[in-house]
Amino acid sequence: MLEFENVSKSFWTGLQRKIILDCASFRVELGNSLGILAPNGTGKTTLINMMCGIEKPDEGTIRSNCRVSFPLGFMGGVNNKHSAVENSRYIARIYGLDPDYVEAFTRWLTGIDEYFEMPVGTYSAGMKQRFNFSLLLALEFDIYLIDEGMPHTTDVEFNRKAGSVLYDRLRKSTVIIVSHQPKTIERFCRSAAILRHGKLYRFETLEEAKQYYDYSA
Ligand SMILES: Nc1ncnc2c1ncn2[C@@H]1O[C@H](COP(=O)(O)OP(=O)(O)OP(=O)(O)O)[C@@H](O)[C@H]1O
Repeated sequence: MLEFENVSKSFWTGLQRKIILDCASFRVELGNSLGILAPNGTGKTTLINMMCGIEKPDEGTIRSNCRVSFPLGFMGGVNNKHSAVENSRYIARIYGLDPDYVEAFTRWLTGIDEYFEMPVGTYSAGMKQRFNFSLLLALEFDIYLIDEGMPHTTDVEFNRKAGSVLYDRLRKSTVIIVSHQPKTIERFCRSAAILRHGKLYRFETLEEAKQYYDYSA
């Protein structure tokens, strides 16, 4: 489970206080994937970042008793000065996994040949993205956090390999997706919520949430 209790978060812009969450409480149980609909700029990324601890709330408590992923596509955990070999083995140790397995898996999935031994800083944007995504797939989580849909790269072969691993993983785990489009969340989530003016409104079904989202847009 992942739980927010009376969580508030805002940013001071110099002119006004931008409210992201206003004393919000909600809980996501394992097995009940949740799609959160919110218009652009209202705080989707901030909300996802709070769920995995990248961003701290101003007030309130965020609790979890399971393995919560970093957001799909998040690039913050990789050190550019080190090679993919070093990064993959380091991250494996942090998560208590076998470094040989994580290195072999990411090497296979990333498919960047000799660059795997070179510093990540020398990679193209696409290579970095593929390596990062491979790392997430090498680890196993109970809750996967997705900000605005599935990441996909321009490499067709990678998308095919990574896509099948990802969809298999997501079918067996709990997913929290934040998006401004109902279409993005309907593939994985039955229950839905709407983030509006700092409050999170929960709905039993995605259909109900969609109606309210369209009505109040
Ligand atoms: N560190 C910060 N300082 C000031 N304002 C911030 C900060 N981080 C985010 N914001 C503001 O908070 C609001 C929500 O940002 P966030 O990136 O969470 O929204 P979003 O819904 O993911 O946006 P988008 O759909 O455009 O990606 C935006 O107005 C943004 O400018």
